[in-house]
Formats: sequence, structure tokens, C-alpha cells
Amino acid sequence: MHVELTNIEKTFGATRVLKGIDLAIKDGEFVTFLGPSGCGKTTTLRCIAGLEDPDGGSIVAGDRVFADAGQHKYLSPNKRKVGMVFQSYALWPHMTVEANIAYPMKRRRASRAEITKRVAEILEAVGMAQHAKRYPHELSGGQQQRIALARGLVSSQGLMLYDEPLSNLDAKLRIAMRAEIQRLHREFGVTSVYVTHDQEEALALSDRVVIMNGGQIDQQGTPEEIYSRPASRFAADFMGFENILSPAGGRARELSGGLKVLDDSLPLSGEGKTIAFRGKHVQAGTGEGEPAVALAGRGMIRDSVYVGEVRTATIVTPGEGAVRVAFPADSNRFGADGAETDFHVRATDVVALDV
Ligand SMILES: Nc1ncnc2c1ncn2[C@@H]1O[C@H](COP(=O)(O)OP(=O)(O)OP(=O)(O)O)[C@@H](O)[C@H]1O
Repeated sequence: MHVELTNIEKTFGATRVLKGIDLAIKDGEFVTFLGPSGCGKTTTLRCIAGLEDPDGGSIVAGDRVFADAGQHKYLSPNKRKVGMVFQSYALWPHMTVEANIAYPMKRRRASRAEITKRVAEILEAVGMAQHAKRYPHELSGGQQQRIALARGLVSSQGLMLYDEPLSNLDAKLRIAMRAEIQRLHREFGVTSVYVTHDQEEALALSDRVVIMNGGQIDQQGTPEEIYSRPASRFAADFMGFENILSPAGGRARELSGGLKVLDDSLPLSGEGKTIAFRGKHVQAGTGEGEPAVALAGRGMIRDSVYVGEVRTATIVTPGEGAVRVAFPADSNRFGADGAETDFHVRATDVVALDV
């Protein structure tokens, strides 16, 4: 189901929580809202579900108008027929698994035969057919979340909404459930809108990631684009770019920390552009004679820490500068703490940020 959000605004008291959200979600697409706590992800999702009414803008899903603030028209949540899965599983404790899943269909006044058939199908799809007669308290957290997923799918006519559904599960189960959600998304041919503050989850699940900041969309793109080509300082920081550097005091070809910019094609001069790169992309050596080296500098290794697969460290550069590096723990790429080292970054690993 195609979903179109146009200029969505929402204010709670004196706080403008959504400041004009425009987003067109394609039929069958998996779109994730990603951002820090309080950026408005959940409020956007709740506006789509009908649990909040936007005070500005419109939401259209398929051929139905869910909300049109200009006309004060809001379709009631149960008429929207969207499936919702929350962080708290929100199952009825006094109902069996089967009855929990059947409940939304009963409310829709589906026939008994249809309910029996559909519930059996969905229980099979989420791998819970053998637990149909159990009560929620007799299930593990992961199993309860599967039932919540099944109930969402039963309620949904083409649109599934997820609000941090995996946050209460342990790390291993979270990864297994991600795969499950993706499989069900495809199998049922639904459109999915998912909210998380976990970047890895967003990258793993989505066709498109929408980064939100302060009630606005900061950037959107495929997981690859968002991960490797953030456009703003906020997106770069949020996606884990350890190094975000501004030109030093107006000297266009030099960055804070004495880093020399070697690649003329980097759009730094005169524009006050900020650049970003990941610690794992910092190479040892001057890079002299190598093609496409963007930046180079020299400094002293400090704070080298073993963190499993990788070791992280800081290279303290002249002035107040510091460059964060990460490298395979079994290599000794930059020497021990206190060693002086040259380093460089390739042009393909550097992004120039707009703001
Ligand atoms: N019913 C409400 N009344 C007043 N303020 C609210 C209400 N719901 C949300 N807010 C505020 O709106 C802002 C955005 O909240 P929202 O839940 O959309 O953020 P979020 O990005 O989903 O964050 P989180 O990941 O913490 O849930 C927050 O500052 C929050 O305190």
C-alpha cells in the first residue's frame, strides 16, 4: 500500500514535535525512521496509525485519506486497518494465543470459518502453530513477540507499523527476529514502516532509512547511502563517523589538527565545508606516491584500547587536533601509545557534509 505523508505538523503544548514531514512510501517498501530519543519517530508512526491526530498536513494510504488536518478529517484507527507491533507485546493476558490473534478479526466481524483459517495460516507463518492453546505468560519474550507480529499481520490490510518491537529481546534473539520480520514483510507483500534508534537494525531491515532530527527529516536513502554517504554533520555523527573536521581558521586546504588536504576535488575552499571519515579508514604512512589520497597528517598515538575485533586509538595532532582510528586488533598499524606516526585517508573514504 502506497502511503503519502504531506507536511505533517504536530505540537504538544508549546513543543513543535513534528515540523513538516514529507514522505512518500512505495507499495511494498520497508521504510525505517531512525533517530535519537525525542526526534519525533514515534509521533510520526502514531499519526499514521491514528493514535495521534496531526495538526497540520495530510496522510493518504492507498486510496483512503487517513488524516487531513486542513479539513479536520481523521479516519478512526480501527477503520485504517493497519497492523501495529509495539515494544511491549500488548497481548491480552487472559486470552490464549489463538484468541489473541483472532481478536482483531472478531472485531471486524469476520466469519468463524475465515477466522479459523487465517489464524492457523498466520500461526504457521510465525512458527507458533504448536502453541495455539497457550496463554501469553506461558511463552518466552521472543515467542510473545511472534504472537504480537501475527496479530499485527491479521489486523493489517497491506500496512504494518512497528515501534521498536525488538528492544525488549536479547541480542541474539533480536537478530533472529529481524530476519523473521523481513521474511514476513515479503511473504505477506505488505508495506512496512518501522521505528528504531538502533542504526544496525535500521540498516539490516530497510529498503530506505529516514534519519530524523528535531521533528524533521534530516536525510533519507538506502542503507548503503546512509551508512557511507551521510550528508549532514548530524547524520555522520549518528551513523558513527568518529572524525568530523572543519577547515582550520579559514585556511582552506588545512583542517583542524594540522591535517593537510591533498585532494583539490574535495569541496572545502571558501565554503566552510566540514568533512567526515571513519576511524577504520585511517591508513598508516604518509600516503606519498599513492593515488587518490585526500588527507594526510602526523601525530602521536594515545589511548590505544583493545575492544575485541578491533583496537581503537587517538592520534593527537598539532594544535588541539585529534583523529580517532580503529584497526584490526592483531595488527600494529600505528605503533604503541606514545609512538609518532604518519597517517592518511583515501579520497573515496571522505565525505563532504552540507551542514
Ligand atoms: N502525548 C504527548 N504529550 C506531550 N509531549 C509528547 C507526547 N508524546 C510525545 N511527546 C514529546 O514529543 C517529542 C517526540 O516524541 P517521540 O516519542 O515522537 O520521539 P521518538 O523519536 O519516538 O523518541 P523515543 O525513541 O524516545 O520514543 C518528545 O519530546 C516527547 O517528549
